[in-house]
This record gives sequence, C-alpha cells and structure tokens, in this order.
Amino acid sequence: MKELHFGAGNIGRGFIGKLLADAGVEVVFADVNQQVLDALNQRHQYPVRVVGEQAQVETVSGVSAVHSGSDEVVALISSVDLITTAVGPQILERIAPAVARGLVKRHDGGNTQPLNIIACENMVRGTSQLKQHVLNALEPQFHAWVEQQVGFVDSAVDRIVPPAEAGSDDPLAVTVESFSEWIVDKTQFKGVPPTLAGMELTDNLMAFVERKLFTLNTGHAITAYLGQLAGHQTIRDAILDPAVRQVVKGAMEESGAVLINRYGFDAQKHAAYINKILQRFENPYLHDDVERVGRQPLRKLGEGDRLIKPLRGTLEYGLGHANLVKGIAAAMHYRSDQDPQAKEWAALLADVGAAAALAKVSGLDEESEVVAQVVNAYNAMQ
Ligand SMILES: NC(=O)C1=CN([C@@H]2O[C@H](COP(=O)(O)OP(=O)(O)OC[C@H]3O[C@@H](n4cnc5c(N)ncnc54)[C@H](O)[C@@H]3O)[C@@H](O)[C@H]2O)C=CC1
Ligand SMILES: O=P(O)(O)OC[C@H]1O[C@](O)(CO)[C@@H](O)[C@@H]1O
Repeated sequence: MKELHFGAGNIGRGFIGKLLADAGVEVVFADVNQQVLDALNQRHQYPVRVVGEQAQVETVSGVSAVHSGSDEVVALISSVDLITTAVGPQILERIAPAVARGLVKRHDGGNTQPLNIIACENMVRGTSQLKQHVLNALEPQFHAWVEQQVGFVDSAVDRIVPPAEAGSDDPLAVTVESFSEWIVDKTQFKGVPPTLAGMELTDNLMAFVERKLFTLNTGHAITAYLGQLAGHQTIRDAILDPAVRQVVKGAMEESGAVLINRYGFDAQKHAAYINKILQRFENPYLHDDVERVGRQPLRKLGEGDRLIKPLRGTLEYGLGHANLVKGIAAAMHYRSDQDPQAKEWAALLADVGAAAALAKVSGLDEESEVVAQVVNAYNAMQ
C-alpha cells in the first residue's frame, strides 16, 4: 500500500507517518519545508524518541518526500491508496486545490481503485471540512465521481508531540510520548478499511472526537493559559502548580459532565480518563512550552473549539462551568510575540473591549450572563 501524507511536522513524522511506515505502508511526505524535504530524501529514515517510563529510539524507514506545491503531488494523488494530513486546520484549505487537481488526474487516468483521505487535525470532523474545500476547487462534473470513489474519513488523533528540543541539530528527529490513539470513522471509507496496528475503527466517531478534544485539549489549553499567567514556561511546571491544576481538573470535569450527558459515558471511566491525562501533562521527559499549547488563541476561542463548545454544553444541560469560565478568561490574557493570532487578539481587545472581543471570536452573545461571568473573571486576573 502506498500513501501520501501532507505535513512532515511533529504529528506527521512522530505519529501518523510512523504508524503507517511501521505497518509496512510506503509513505511519501508532502511539505513546504525544504530542509525537511531534503533530509527525508537524502536519508529515507529518521529517529523517533519515544519517552515514557523507559525511553527508546525507533527508526522510521522507507520514507521519501515531495514539495506540497509540486506536480509530483498531483501525480501521487492519482495513484496512491491513502492520503492523510497533519498540517494544521488553517492549512487544509490551502492544500485542497492540489488534492482536487490530483483527483481530476486520477479520474482522467481511469484509476478505479477506491481512495481514502483522512485529516488528522485537532478539529471536529476536519476531513469533512477538507472535503468541502476540495469540492469547491473541483468542477461540478467531477463531484459524482468523487462521491463514488473517494472516502473522506473523519478521525480523532491523540499523541503529544512537542517540537524538537532546542539544541537538537537533526531536522527530522522527533520526541513523542508513548501514549497514542488514532480513531477513524469506519462508516466513511470507500472499499475495505485498511487494518493498521494503532488505527482504531469506530462507527461512533463524534463521541471519541469530542471526548478527546473537550478533555485533553480543553485541559491542555487551560493549563497553558493559566500557566503563562502564573509565569510557568512548560506544561509540566504549570500542571504541577496546585492552583493551576485545580482549575484544569475542574474544567475537565465540567466538560466531562457535558460528555457524560451527551454520549452516556461511564462516569468512573471518564474520571480515570481525566486522571490519565493529568499524568500525561506531567510527563517529565517531554519539554512542552505553554506557548506551543496555547498557540493560535483566536482558533482556540472559536465557537466549535475546546473552550467555548464545552461551555455551551454546560449551558445546554444546565451544568456548572466556573472553571471553564476561568480557563476562557485566562485564554483572553494569552500573549505571544511569535503568534500572529495572539497579536490580533490583543489588538481586538484594546479596540473593542473584553465583552465585545469575546463575543466576536466565540459567537457568544455579548449581553449574555456567561460573557459577563468570563469578563469578571478576566478583570479579576488583571
Ligand atoms: N503535535 C501534536 O502533539 C499534535 C498535533 N495535532 C494536530 O496535528 C496538526 C499538525 O500539528 P503539528 O504536527 O504539531 O504541527 P507542525 O507545525 O509540527 O507540522 C505541520 C507541518 O505542516 C507543514 N505544512 C505547512 N503548510 C503546508 C502545506 N501547504 N502543505 C504541506 N505541508 C504544509 C509544515 O511545514 C509542518 O511541517 C495540527 O492540526 C495539530 O492540531 C494533533 C494531535 C497532536
Ligand atoms: O495543536 P493545537 O490544536 O494548536 O493545540 C495544541 C494541542 O495539540 C496537541 O499538541 C495534541 O493533541 C496537544 O498537545 C495540545 O492540546
């Protein structure tokens, strides 16, 4: 089996590309980072340091790479069996035209093998969003063929893979935690879904996507935002701060109550899931900066993302949300000179004030009680 993976970054090399290569799939990475592309094509392998109770270095081999904007990508799309992405939510729209061109070539070349595409991004139904971008980029005459031949398969992806530590001079080296979970929607495949060690098939994907996004990512983001406010540099330092930990755990319990109501999760198992996540944040072998985990606050304060969607859930079910409110208030304080979204957010806040700025990015009603609660918490943190 041959596959094309967009995004040879942390999760691309450290999780999805590795899992596929380990399963014997021939993996070709598509990226825009020339240094990474050159290194992949010179060495055809790279080291992954898996850190847990015991650390070990595993070698991923048999890989190659092409530039994401090249004709080679289009040719590959016309012939591969699987396409995956880990490029970031905002990049999906940018790769869609190349995917569309590849699908036209596949159609014109008479390739009748089913093709499946799986976006592995931190977002709800990211592949479905990619599908819309691809359809927008395609002439309507190809839509029926795409519906018949191409499976757009949504997934939930969970493994903490921070950027390589400062001091590492290997552009391909990556350090990952030992935990990993990749869950895909088996109802969306065309043809027989592949059997790959480490890829789990489900017919109940939304429950898994929301469980992951609104527990791990909610807790992680709040750890980052409160951590930065408290002067911590890393997620580990932040989560070991009792004041931060109490709010983070409380927020995960609040979003957990929503998930339990919505999906009928077992309360005890969910509490264990939260505890396991807190331990993962504490991983002494991962150096994960609060600035990485808090990145792109406009996205993270968005209506469907890890902070606002659980808050909305608590309103829907009439549940407590005091800790989520604190987490959102802390997110509003996030600052980073390296992050264009953080700068945009700071400018918006200065321009229109806290309530209007929050309402604008989150879709919450500016006059609502919950916005007033967040703004009070925000002011109290000044
Ligand atoms: N790092 C992590 O622990 C996890 C990340 N994710 C998700 O995976 C996605 C990727 O995250 P990371 O790997 O951390 O980011 P990253 O920044 O390390 O990797 C993204 C890669 O995409 C490449 N890229 C940018 N534009 C491109 C284009 N037009 N075509 C092809 N490649 C392009 C970049 O050069 C980079 O190599 C995000 O959606 C993130 O939310 C999900 C779970 C875990
Ligand atoms: O990748 P994003 O969506 O910016 O958010 C960072 C999050 O992604 C992860 O890297 C992986 O789930 C988490 O460590 C963190 O919660």
